[in-house]
Amino acid sequence: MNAKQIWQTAIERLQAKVPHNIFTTWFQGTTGLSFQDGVFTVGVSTPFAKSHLEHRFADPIRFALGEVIGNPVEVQIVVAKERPQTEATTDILFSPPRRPHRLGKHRPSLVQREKHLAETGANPKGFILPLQRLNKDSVNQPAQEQTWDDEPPARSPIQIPATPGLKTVKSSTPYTGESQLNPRYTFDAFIVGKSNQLAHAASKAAAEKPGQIYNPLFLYGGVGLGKTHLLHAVGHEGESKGLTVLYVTSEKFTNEIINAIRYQKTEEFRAKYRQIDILLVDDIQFIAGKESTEEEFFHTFNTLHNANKQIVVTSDRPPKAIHSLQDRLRSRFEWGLLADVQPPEYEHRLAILRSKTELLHFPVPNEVIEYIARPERANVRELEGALNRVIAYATLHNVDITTHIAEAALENLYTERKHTPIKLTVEEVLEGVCRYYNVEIERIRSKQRDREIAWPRQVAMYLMREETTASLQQIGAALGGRDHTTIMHGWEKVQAEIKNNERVRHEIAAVLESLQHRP
Ligand SMILES: Nc1ncnc2c1ncn2[C@@H]1O[C@H](COP(=O)(O)OP(=O)(O)OP(=O)(O)O)[C@@H](O)[C@H]1O
Repeated sequence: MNAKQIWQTAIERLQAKVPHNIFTTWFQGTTGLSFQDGVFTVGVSTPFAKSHLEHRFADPIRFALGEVIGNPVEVQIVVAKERPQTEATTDILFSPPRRPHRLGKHRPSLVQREKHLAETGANPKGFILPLQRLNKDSVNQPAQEQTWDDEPPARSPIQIPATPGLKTVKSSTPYTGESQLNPRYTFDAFIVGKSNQLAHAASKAAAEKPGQIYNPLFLYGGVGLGKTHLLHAVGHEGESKGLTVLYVTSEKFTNEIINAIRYQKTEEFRAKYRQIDILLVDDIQFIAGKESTEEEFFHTFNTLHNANKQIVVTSDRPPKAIHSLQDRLRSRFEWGLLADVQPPEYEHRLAILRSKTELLHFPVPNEVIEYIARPERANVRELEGALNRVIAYATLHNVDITTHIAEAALENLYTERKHTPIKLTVEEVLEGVCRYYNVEIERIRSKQRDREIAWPRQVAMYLMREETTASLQQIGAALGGRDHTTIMHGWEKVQAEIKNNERVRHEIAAVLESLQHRP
């Protein structure tokens, strides 16, 4: 396990102990940089985050790392330049050891192994190798060095024949095939069950006959249920046919359009997006309410759709539930096929876990798989996390994997999730928000719409929805008689900002903290 993986395991433990918003704000985007001579170095992106983690979380961090490593550690937090995050680095802790789950008796200590790895670049015998590309063909093959972390190989620019109806734009930066697909997310590695049958079949059909059957294909459902996996699988199939595929998160799309507008490069932006055969957009709900992004996406959509190019998007909810989305976009999303993914039922969870252990080449006894597949684990990402944690625990303690060990490894997760966090009241949120932004309650409740009032009001809507048990109507009433769609809109706006803007993330965490430590 390298520093990054140790950190990932440690913060999973912290996640169970820290309120969700606080965790997302302060721990998302942090990285384990190194572990040497008993000192573990964590990288954060801003001096503010460094100071906050040092002051508020030093002990819990030290404790969690000590638990994972099995020895007391010193922790150092540094401001490090952010590296692009890829899922492959975060959602799998292990690559398979070449041998089954019991490691040799006289293994070097974790510190020695890290040191050896750092000095020689080689893995001492018995140590877990870094994540490799895992697919059926790589089973029993010598480990390859390349991971999805690596830069994709440069490709020659793609020559696109002129498409009727497409405005031909001369671009100084032609599209160079940056599809960014995760090699693990293939149809082969996707386990089909009742809960995702339709989404899987529709994705397969769209991949086999792009632009001809379900266009657009709109995949929606809760977190960690395989929407992104299916999106990438469509992309792989398209690429294997030699088609031009682009995968993009709506956040990236938004950033690109903002930069294009700022640097007057909208023509290049359009040229890039309109020369692809398969456009895959993840988390489309986040473009809602962003006027220029929606506008540009609308035109991109029309051009591609008119040219019979395939569009697949994912969202956490169906189009009609994305309230601030423009009607013309909503209706276009509904043109094609809407396919939902639901949480897998028990048998399906077992099958997914078995397939993951096979991919990891890590035999895990059936009763342990059954233990991990307990009902608390409704989403597949959590299932994977629990499996990784059990394997990590057994490996670090050099013991066989048994139900007893799995219980110990998952103990905190299962027990602490049962505690419901203390809820606030709408009045407490309102007072706290007003105190934080230094505005009067009556102004928040009024019809005033200038930003200095509108933003704190939306923050109040967001926190009331997240941190209280009040209904949308009750929140509306507390905020001067606003209706539930206004509250939903406010909530969505703040949520999107939190996701896209680090400054806002910190701001909301600070408001929340001030509420939790109110005078
Ligand atoms: N049916 C499945 N078979 C195999 N692996 C799956 C399946 N469903 C999900 N996974 C795995 O679960 C993890 C989470 O899936 P994914 O990222 O696609 O979820 P998502 O629905 O896009 O979640 P989010 O909305 O949070 O982005 C991935 O590692 C994915 O490979």
